[in-house]
Amino acid sequence: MSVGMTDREADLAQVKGLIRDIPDFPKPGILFKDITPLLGDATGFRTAIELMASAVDGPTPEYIVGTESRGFIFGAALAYELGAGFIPVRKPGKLPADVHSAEYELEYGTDALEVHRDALHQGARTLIVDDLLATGGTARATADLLRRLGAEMLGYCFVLELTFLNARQQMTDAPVTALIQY
Ligand SMILES: O=P(O)(O)OC[C@H]1O[C@H](OP(=O)(O)OP(=O)(O)O)[C@H](O)[C@@H]1O
Ligand SMILES: Nc1ncnc2[nH]cnc12
Repeated sequence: MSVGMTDREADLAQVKGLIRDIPDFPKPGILFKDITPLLGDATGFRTAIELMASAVDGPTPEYIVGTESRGFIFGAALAYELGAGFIPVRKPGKLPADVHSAEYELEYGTDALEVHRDALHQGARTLIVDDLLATGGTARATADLLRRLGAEMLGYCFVLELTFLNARQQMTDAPVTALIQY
């Protein structure tokens, strides 16, 4: 640990050090934040989940809601850590029972996300989890689905946030937490 660093700062530095930049992926001009080194590091991955768990204050979520596919990885581990259930929000055509769908903006055109209509009970306490907050389109579509299910939204929790895209300004419905900001 560097001199003067708290345990929490050292943990955050460890997680940050396991996220690598891949320039021009998936297309020119995008700096891709690759979390696979973090996932592959047993200590680093555990640290990331513990940091996310310690960022959850107030009422305990009954459900963690994770978006396909990287949101499944962090969301399911956090649900296990917190003793919560896990609800998958999936790309179209993947969920077998009746669904609600929400469209969201991509850089070119639109995509959609789906959740089972019977995924939770009215007023269930939910926390949306994903690896990364970029434009916020994915998170806003997920929140839209939760509203249609009648869930209570406790907040959003991300490993990292690309602050220059200003997604937070459009996410005023619940608190936004990100471990690391770029
Ligand atoms: O804030 P946004 O601009 O919506 O971007 C963030 C989303 O983009 C990535 O998922 P992606 O759609 O690439 O799918 P993947 O998890 O399957 O790689 C990431 O895991 C978030 O879900
Ligand atoms: N720059 C980026 N790196 C990794 N995942 C992303 N999803 C959206 N933008 C991303």
